[in-house]
Amino acid sequence: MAAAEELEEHLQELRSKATELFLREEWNASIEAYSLIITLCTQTLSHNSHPTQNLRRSLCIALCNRAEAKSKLKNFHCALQDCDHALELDATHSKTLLCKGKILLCLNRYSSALECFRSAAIDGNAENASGYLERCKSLELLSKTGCLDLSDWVSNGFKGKVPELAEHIGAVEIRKSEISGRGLFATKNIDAGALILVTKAIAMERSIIMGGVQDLCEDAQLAMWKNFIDKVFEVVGKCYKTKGLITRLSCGENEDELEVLDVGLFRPESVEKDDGDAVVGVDMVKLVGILDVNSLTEDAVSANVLTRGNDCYGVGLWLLPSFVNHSCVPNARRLHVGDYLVVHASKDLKAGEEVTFAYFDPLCGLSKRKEMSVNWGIHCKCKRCRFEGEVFSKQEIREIEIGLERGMDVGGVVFKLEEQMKRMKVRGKEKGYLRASFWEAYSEAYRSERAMKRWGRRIPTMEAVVDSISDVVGGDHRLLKMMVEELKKNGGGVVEREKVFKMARDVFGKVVKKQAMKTLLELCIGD
Ligand SMILES: C[S@@+](CC[C@H](N)C(=O)[O-])C[C@H]1O[C@@H](n2cnc3c(N)ncnc32)[C@H](O)[C@@H]1O
Repeated sequence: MAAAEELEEHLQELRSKATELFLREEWNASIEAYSLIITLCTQTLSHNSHPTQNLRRSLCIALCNRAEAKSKLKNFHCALQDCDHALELDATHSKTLLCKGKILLCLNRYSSALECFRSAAIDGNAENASGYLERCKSLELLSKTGCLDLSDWVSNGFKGKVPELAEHIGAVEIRKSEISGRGLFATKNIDAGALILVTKAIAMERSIIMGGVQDLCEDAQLAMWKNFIDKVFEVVGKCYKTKGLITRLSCGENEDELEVLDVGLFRPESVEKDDGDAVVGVDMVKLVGILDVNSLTEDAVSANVLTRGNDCYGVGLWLLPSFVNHSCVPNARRLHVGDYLVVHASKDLKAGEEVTFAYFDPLCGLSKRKEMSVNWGIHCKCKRCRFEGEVFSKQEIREIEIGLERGMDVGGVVFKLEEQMKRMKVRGKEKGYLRASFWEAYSEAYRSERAMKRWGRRIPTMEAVVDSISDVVGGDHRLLKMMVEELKKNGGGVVEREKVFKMARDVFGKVVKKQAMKTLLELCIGD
């Protein structure tokens, strides 16, 4: 048999084997099989002893198929290298163009994906490419504008698949922060409710729980944390860009020496140079330290989770949100939609202002907040903590706090505090700080008929208190809940309803239209 025929026969055998493994979804084995074809073709081509046309074609197809198998294992960067190699051999190979487009889409690199789908459509794969083209165009637009509309999904009670979101970076940059290390800053004025970031998790791990996170036993929590770390480690090993970005996150120490990164690095389209082996140089201890400081949980007080009610508890890592520092007068909140984190302004932000989250509950007093900040390893020095540091050292305020702890009538607590604030000439935002710190007493008083009968005329209205608290802590689901309850109980006019919608936008962000916001309120706020 002639050498060329022998080679073709051997290649045919290898192809059949590789195809069979691919169809059986044995990705690793199929990658090995395609690698044999690739090696054989490459070696033969280098000897130049056979007609090259067919061999180049076989090589191109094998590279394309290996890219698909690698992408099934989410090994996107290696898969892209195979696609590029295949396209060097045949720039119009429509199957490779389609495969590359799909990989780029998974990496949220919309404009590069669009180019591939456009070329694939021209080069004979119009039918397959057109669906992707449309999807990619709308995601690219979403990514540029950040105009999310989850109305249909919310109105259907979160039934069906979580809507596809696109990465979006609003008007923000990373700068040195007076709070600590680096922070995220608005580069333009941002209205309350406007989206700041929409970011996909680097990795997420979820557990189903019956009640709250407290029902998740320690072993289950540990197992979840371990799985999460493994997932992050796997991603880091596969993607040099992610590795580069994760290792530049804070591990909570010497933050002022950390490098200020260009926000552009976090755009999916930005590509960092491959250093050959992503996993080399990743210190597991450092990685765990970084995850400890930057991971976010879905059950946090300033996080809303859309989907499935509250039977899931998730932990995840999102890159840019990791630059948001804590403040007890936060101006941003987060919303979890599937693996995406949507960060929005919960107050109007001025250009140059730092974007901040409440890492822990801002509606409680200074000592409780101090306790919680220790768990986070931070010592908060925000203007509210500084003001309350002075005020809570005063005997009169301490007495009111002790009274509340000892079960004093909540209406009386509110009355005393309001009187004391008058005497101490506490006004404006500072009044909001103290009211936020005593929110427990205010909310109980407004909910108690007995307290309202006794104290109602001597304490400020619920509306006035909600306004002054939201002025300092921004939109908050408990303030919203109270407003909704009030509206249900006493009815209300256009002004009251508009106020509820405004607060709902501050709490959830501008992610749904008005009608769907009503459903969202019922699903997430109503009991
Ligand atoms: C998610 S990172 C925030 C970004 C971080 N500042 C950086 O430079 O990468 C969380 C860490 O920031 C610091 N931090 C955040 N808020 C703080 C605050 N209010 N006071 C002191 N440190 C804070 C703490 O070191 C915390 O562990």
